[in-house]
Amino acid sequence: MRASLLQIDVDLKETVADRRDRVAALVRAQGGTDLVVLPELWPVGAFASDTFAAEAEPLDGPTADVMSAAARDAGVWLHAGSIVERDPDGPLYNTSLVFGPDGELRHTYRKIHRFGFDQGEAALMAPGEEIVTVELPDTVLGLATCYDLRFPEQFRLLVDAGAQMLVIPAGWPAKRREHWRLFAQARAVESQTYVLACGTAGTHAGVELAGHSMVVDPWGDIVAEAGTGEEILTVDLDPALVTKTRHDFPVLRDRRLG
Ligand SMILES: NC(=O)CCC(=O)C(=O)O
Repeated sequence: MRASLLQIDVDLKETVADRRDRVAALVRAQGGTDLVVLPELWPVGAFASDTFAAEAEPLDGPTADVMSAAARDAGVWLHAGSIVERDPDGPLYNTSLVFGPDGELRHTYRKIHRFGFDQGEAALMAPGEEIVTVELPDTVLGLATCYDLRFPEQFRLLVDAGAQMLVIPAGWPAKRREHWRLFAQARAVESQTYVLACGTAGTHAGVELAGHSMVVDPWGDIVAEAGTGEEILTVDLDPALVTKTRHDFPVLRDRRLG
């Protein structure tokens, strides 16, 4: 199974519409890949919270339209990162979109843990409530977003729901890059899953982003890691390695506390 992580440079000098078109072209160029992953809130910028309300869109809005067409044209499963979703009832959510190779929106995931300590996203968005997994032909994805990485209990629930590959779009700051790298490996080791952690490049709203998208295998080894600029990481994954790791070193079987 081949996956491509598109570490997008989010520069607010580029308009949201231009970035959508540019990213769609990058997705279209990934034909032959099984799964393409984009970062958190790449249309607007994860830290550009003063634009969240104005740029919020519904699940059938412009980003979903453009990403659906790109997934269909490339014939790939597309985790299109997240958008600022405006729910018809009013609240905003940080919502990930997963499209099938036919371009159909198959799953959404509303970020459960909001970052900002009562400011930014934490003040402006409502929290998601549901654990989400996505069945692919060869594996089961478990969805989480950025700050969720700090909450291992979410990943236990994902493992219990059958996740074998954790997909984590992010807009993680450079200041805490080593936390990002550590958590990506830790979640892979404790869950005995692949981790596909797709970050953002560049600087926006005064925050330098970490980049360093990573693919970690179920043993915790880093299979591939990006630098700090815009970059595409393409990796071949072996879904059977999850079962083998869990069989050969069966720590999950020894859980006693839930
Ligand atoms: N966008 C985010 O969730 C940022 C998370 C972060 O900066 C951190 O956990 O540190």
